[in-house]
Amino acid sequence: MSNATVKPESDKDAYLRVEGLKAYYGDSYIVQDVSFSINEGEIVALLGRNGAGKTSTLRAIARAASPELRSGSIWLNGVGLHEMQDYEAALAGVQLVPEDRRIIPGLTVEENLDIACIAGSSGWSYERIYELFPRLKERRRQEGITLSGGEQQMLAIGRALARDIKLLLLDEPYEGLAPVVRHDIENALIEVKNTGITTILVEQNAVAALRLSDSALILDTGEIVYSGTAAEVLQNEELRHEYLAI
Ligand SMILES: Nc1ncnc2c1ncn2[C@@H]1O[C@H](COP(=O)(O)OP(=O)(O)OP(=O)(O)O)[C@@H](O)[C@H]1O
Repeated sequence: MSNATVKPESDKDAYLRVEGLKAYYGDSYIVQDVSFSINEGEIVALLGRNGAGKTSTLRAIARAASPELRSGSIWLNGVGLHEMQDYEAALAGVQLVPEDRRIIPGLTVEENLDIACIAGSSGWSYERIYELFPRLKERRRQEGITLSGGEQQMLAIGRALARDIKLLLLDEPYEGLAPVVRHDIENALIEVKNTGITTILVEQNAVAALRLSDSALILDTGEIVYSGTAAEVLQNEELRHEYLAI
């Protein structure tokens, strides 16, 4: 975790290179000329106050229809995501785990995983996902929406891993979780990182996110105001106070 990992936008060798992203909800200019680049296999914390534009930035990278990306480019290992739609970005390896987790009602844990594989995508086997999250294995015949919040988060991450994934976009995975459950998720994310998958982690619990991350980006009113190592943010009281209220 010691290398400086958020690179200047000009770094053509970066694994993910985001350049000049401008995204709108109608006339509202929300993602304001966002540029950054990150290395393969890193966890990057994307932080900022409520309403700073973190979710919108993740959604723009995942190529959600809203907010509308009006300019900028997104390169994942040399593949341009900016001209794709969400399903094409998913096929290219981008998986967004949204804040509300989107567990499908009426389906068991395993059927929720089946849904991820409908497109024939060859990601992690169920066995491997269950090794990462043994609690999902115990509950694989249980309806997904009856799981606890932490278990639902595990299922949402497991479902992303069941696809052929290169870039994991996590929106507030620790929300509402007790520390002990959060630790289970953190340990799983370290294992995921060790397989070479790149992760962008949006989290209100900035300290927890920074402890897990190699590097950090801070957004303020839709603009990147800081990029550097996670350790630097943890040590910089002024920065934490001004932008993260911690
Ligand atoms: N669908 C939408 N239509 C219009 N404005 C939106 C929409 N979604 C978000 N916004 C606005 O865009 C801005 C950024 O929101 P976003 O959810 O990206 O911020 P955030 O940093 O993720 O916030 P939080 O930490 O509260 O989740 C906010 O001002 C928000 O009100």
